[in-house]
Amino acid sequence: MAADPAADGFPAPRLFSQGVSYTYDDVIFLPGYIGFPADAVDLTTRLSRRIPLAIPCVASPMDTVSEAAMAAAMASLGGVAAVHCNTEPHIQASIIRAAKSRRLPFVSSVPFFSPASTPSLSDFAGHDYALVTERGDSLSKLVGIAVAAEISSRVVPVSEYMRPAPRSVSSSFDFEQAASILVDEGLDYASLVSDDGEVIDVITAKDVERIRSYPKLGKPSLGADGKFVVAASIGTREDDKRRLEQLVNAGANAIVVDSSQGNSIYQLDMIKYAKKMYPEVDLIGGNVVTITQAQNLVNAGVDGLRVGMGSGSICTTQEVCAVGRGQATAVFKVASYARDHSVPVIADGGISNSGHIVKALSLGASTVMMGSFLAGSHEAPGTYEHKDGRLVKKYRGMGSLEAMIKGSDARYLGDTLKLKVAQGVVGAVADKGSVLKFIPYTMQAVKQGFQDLGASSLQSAHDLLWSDTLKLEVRTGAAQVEGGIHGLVSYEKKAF
Ligand SMILES: NC(=O)C1=CN([C@@H]2O[C@H](COP(=O)(O)OP(=O)(O)OC[C@H]3O[C@@H](n4cnc5c(N)ncnc54)[C@H](O)[C@@H]3O)[C@@H](O)[C@H]2O)C=CC1
Ligand SMILES: O=c1[nH]c(=O)c2[nH+]cn([C@@H]3O[C@H](COP(=O)(O)O)[C@@H](O)[C@H]3O)c2[nH]1
Ligand SMILES: [K+]
Repeated sequence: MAADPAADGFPAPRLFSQGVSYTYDDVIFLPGYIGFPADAVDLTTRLSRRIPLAIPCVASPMDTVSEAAMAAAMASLGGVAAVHCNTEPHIQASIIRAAKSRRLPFVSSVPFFSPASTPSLSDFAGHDYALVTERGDSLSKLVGIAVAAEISSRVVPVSEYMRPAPRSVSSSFDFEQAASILVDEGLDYASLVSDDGEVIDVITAKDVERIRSYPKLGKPSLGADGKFVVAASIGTREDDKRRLEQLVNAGANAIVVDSSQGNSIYQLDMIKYAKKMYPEVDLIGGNVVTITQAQNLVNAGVDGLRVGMGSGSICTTQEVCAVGRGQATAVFKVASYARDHSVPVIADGGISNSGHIVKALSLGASTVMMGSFLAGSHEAPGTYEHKDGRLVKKYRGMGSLEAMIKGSDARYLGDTLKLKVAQGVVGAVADKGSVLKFIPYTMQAVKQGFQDLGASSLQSAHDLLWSDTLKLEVRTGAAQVEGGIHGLVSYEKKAF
């Protein structure tokens, strides 16, 4: 009997209906046919029903991942960040405003001084420059710029050594527009000022040089207001309604209702409330890992589903609570339901390489949400530290004791649950440089993966999946070892 090519490999519905929880590393796709160059692969997608993205990348709403700098960088790359809610609502709103106040891929957060103030070097907080305005805030007139290297050892007011107010650049300019002003006019720095006169930031020749050394920026994520698309998370407490209002007023384009188990009366009530109060804002529910959980959230009106329970690198939920699901199975199962309702799926957690991104997207997700993959970047909050000869940044679970204690005043305001049990850990991740560099390279690797599958776009990958054309298999332990680097005495792993 002739071998049947259709019987070679398993289509996803068959593989994922055997009562086994699989994660990304357990499965491998069989290659398809290449009929186009990798550069032709189209990764455009949707975060949620009404939010298109040029790349399928979402920064997780965690306090060691997503604040203003991450949000500006991700949006300028065509992705998006969800600003975390482990802080006071007005601070979370100001982070959103900062990211949306510009079209540049970075946020320097330089300090502001008044002319009479007498800052010490530490008040520059590591910045080369500080802006001097009449009242020492961003809303009063710019009168000068102070250079950290020129600070006097005597205690003197800034007005005695500040330089004249620099040339201003409109905050509505994109990077190339702003950069060409600095380059053409030979400036070391310029101030970024809004049309309303608000002083926003400093852009330096060093910034221009750094960003021009990275791959060219693609199509940014811009909302109807012409500003960067920024998402933000909320909890499900009564106080979160007040937070939600502040976030919407700050211009949040999408709201992530942040919970480890989204199928709860608290979340369903919050979704219904938010959909009624702010129908123009896309609402992302979760987390879910089953069709039944997803069904309840979709029925309540969510515009996006966040999938993953216990799959995160810092998660201990499966260990502590004995619930969750292997992430490949979770993504496939939820996506198989969500597609019938045109609700995009965000594969959240467990992404540690480009292959995991290819797997998540090819199993039905529209985007991947990442924590640890981004936490070691220049744009993540926090400063680098030296640890065992390596440069690292702190990365912690939002359910870790440390994060819960930090957020208890804000997130858990009025929380009566006195016995807090951690569902996450505090750790550190290695320095990865700027997301503006490593995300474009990662996306190129994802395009190569799609090319191998014969998928010229995300839609085409989903078509292959749902038509059972995409074939996959489970890798044995030995096959996983074989698929990794093995048998070498030593090696250097450099991806780009
Ligand atoms: N994706 C994952 O696997 C996990 C993620 N996390 C992250 O950790 C953080 C905390 O997650 P959770 O502990 O699930 O937060 P949560 O706020 O959803 O739940 C904490 C506790 O508060 C209760 N609760 C929520 N709203 C309530 C209300 N209105 N009234 C009374 N009780 C209410 C919940 O039932 C739960 O017992 C989030 O950022 C989450 O994303 C935590 C664990 C697992
Ligand atoms: O069990 C958990 N305890 C925690 O403390 C915690 N904090 C975050 N998360 C979830 O992990 C995702 C990020 O995962 P990665 O680092 O693997 O990208 C995030 O996007 C979350 O879904 C947690 N899960
Ligand atoms: K885990």
